[in-house]
Amino acid sequence: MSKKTTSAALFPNAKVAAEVTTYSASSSTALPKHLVDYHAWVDENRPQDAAYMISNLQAQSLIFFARAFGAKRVLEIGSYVGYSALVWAHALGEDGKVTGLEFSEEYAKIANATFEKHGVKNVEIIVGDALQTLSALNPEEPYDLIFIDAQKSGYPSYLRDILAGSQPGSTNRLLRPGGFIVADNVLRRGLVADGSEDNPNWQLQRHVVHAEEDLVALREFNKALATHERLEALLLPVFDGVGFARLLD
Ligand SMILES: C[S@@+](CC[C@H](N)C(=O)[O-])C[C@H]1O[C@@H](n2cnc3c(N)ncnc32)[C@H](O)[C@@H]1O
Repeated sequence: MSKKTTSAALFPNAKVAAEVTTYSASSSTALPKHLVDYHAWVDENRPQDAAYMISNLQAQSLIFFARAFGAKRVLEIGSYVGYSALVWAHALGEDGKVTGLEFSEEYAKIANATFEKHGVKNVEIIVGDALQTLSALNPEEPYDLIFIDAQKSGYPSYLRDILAGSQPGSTNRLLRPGGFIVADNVLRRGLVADGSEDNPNWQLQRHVVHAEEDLVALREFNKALATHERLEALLLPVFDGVGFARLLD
């Protein structure tokens, strides 16, 4: 007799998970060639940190979401070498605007060279510590969507800055009323929900510097997203966990 369960039946093991992911990507609107090529180039040429990037399927889902929502202005916290910024630029079109906040001058340089190579003129990367640069932003128009993908320990602070910088009635607010916050890696290999040693991913994370601090910060962030009176939230257990929130005022 089959038993109904609330857990996903799609990923019984790593092989099926990979097949399901490949099948889902090929059953979704294809990415343009320059995005697929750039992802592959970073994978090949920067194996030490290529895993920082969102996957191509995640890019497909963000493009679909941004277009369904009619986003024209995106702020990204954590740009690395510009793959996801290039994705947002494609989703928004030439009349859209992407701002990226990135700590590393080296990464920003690679990102800017890539935008130039592809004739993308509507992305600006601001170099510096987003714990400072975010609250110093003074946009002429508010953003429709803010994508958080920098250091995990900073997520609670980024959320506080976004909410403080988007007060109802204020000028130069960061996020518009009804705008979205999208936060990547909020489940951190499932360890945010189950941080016990019998979670097989615990072994993978235990040598990572700041791993425990990151889990504590992500739990704080997820709780704030779900319970804040100015937000409506949804945490989706896809990719590495993606948190969505809509600013109500
Ligand atoms: C996961 S990667 C971003 C990947 C990118 N969103 C993509 O998918 O192509 C995180 C990035 O955040 C940057 N970062 C970390 N801490 C930061 C901070 N305090 N301020 C700004 N950027 C930061 C790192 O240098 C790194 O490039």
